[in-house]
Amino acid sequence: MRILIVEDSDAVSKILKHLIIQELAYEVDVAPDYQSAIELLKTNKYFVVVADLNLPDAPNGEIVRAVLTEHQTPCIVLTGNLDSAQRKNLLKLGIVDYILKENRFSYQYVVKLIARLNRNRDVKVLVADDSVVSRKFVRALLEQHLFQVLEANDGAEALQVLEKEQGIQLLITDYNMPNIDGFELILRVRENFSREDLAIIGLSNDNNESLSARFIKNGANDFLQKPFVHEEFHCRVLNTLDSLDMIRRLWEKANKDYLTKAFTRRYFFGQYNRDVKDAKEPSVYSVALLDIDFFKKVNDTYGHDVGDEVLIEFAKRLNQAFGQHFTVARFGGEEFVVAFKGLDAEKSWTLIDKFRQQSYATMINTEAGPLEVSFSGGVAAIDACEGIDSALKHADELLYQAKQAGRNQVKVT
Ligand SMILES: Nc1nc2c(ncn2[C@@H]2O[C@H](COP(=O)(O)OP(=O)(O)OP(=O)(O)O)[C@@H](O)[C@H]2O)c(=O)[nH]1
Repeated sequence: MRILIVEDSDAVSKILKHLIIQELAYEVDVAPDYQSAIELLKTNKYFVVVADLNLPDAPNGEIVRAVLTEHQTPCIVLTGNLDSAQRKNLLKLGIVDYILKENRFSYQYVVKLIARLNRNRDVKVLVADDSVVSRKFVRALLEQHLFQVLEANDGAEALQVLEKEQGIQLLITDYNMPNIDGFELILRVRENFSREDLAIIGLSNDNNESLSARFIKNGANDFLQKPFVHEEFHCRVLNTLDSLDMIRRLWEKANKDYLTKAFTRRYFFGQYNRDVKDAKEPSVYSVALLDIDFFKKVNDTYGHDVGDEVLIEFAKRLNQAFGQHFTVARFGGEEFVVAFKGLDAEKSWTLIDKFRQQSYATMINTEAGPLEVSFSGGVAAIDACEGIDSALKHADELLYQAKQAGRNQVKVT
């Protein structure tokens, strides 16, 4: 990823270059004037250009027009000062944002913005509004920040898009829409998408002053009164997505094991209870308890770091084999569990034993060289009357039997 800084002040370009390299590890070119910037733009493809408005050979922001219209590259403007006409002009041209060179936080903001732009390229945003003009306006603002934008003409279409399109992170919805209005849409969306799945921003040009509170009480994260200015729109969207990222990070911390990224024991039991609650009728369910063989010897012989490498690779293999359809969790130490929702014990055993053979046949590459690693396991069905605890106890007994019988095998009843 390459960034171009167009800035005649040596001190400013040095600070920015240093921050971008240190925090983002991107490549950075610096041009001290318009002419050298144009030469660099002809030969390189830049992710973003950070440009000073006032350059020795182009004092009226000519660089911004060149970057945006001739090179179709996102442009962040850095400036000492900005009057209201200039501000309007720049926003009309479609810059990402303008930043006043006020203090060190200004430069940190530029770096944060560049990082956010990079992440935005993977973020899908759905805009639900029955007004084409308003929808296109919001789309244009979002595209300036490199989001992937989807549109829906009303609430019903928005629900269809959300069902069909995976991974939408933000819904921006108008209030007044035919059939399903903004409130109704949010209520329906929240039945299936929690706050860690999807953020919602409400929009309205209705003057009812209680609207923003009602939007938020219904499940929106934020609200914007139309007409809004570009800066407010971008700040609200960025803040909302930052909060979503934070909620997701907290969720990961609470539910994923820090070392192997497998689910935690706590998530495992929570997920099981959700599955049981959601099931329309008692369903087939089984669990496999797996334990790496002679793992203490790996630690004792090669050290704890190599032991960690083995755990990470083992969890990765389990996730690749079963993670998409079933729950894989680390129960502690070198013990893992797979919850086979919808499979009886025999079927689960077949899958796990095939995995055992394949995994044993493929050495685990570590710092100490390739290691042959086996595991033992026990598979038990969850009886609707006796529940998960009793199934895990049973699987543990079978695992013990597998260890006693020589390891590198899986037992089932
Ligand atoms: N590297 C590493 N080791 C861990 C971690 N958690 C637990 N252990 C080690 O895992 C080892 C488990 O050893 P044991 O319970 O004796 O089991 P084992 O050596 O695999 O023997 P069997 O299960 O009987 O085949 C201990 O040495 C723990 O210190 C971890 O996060 N990283």
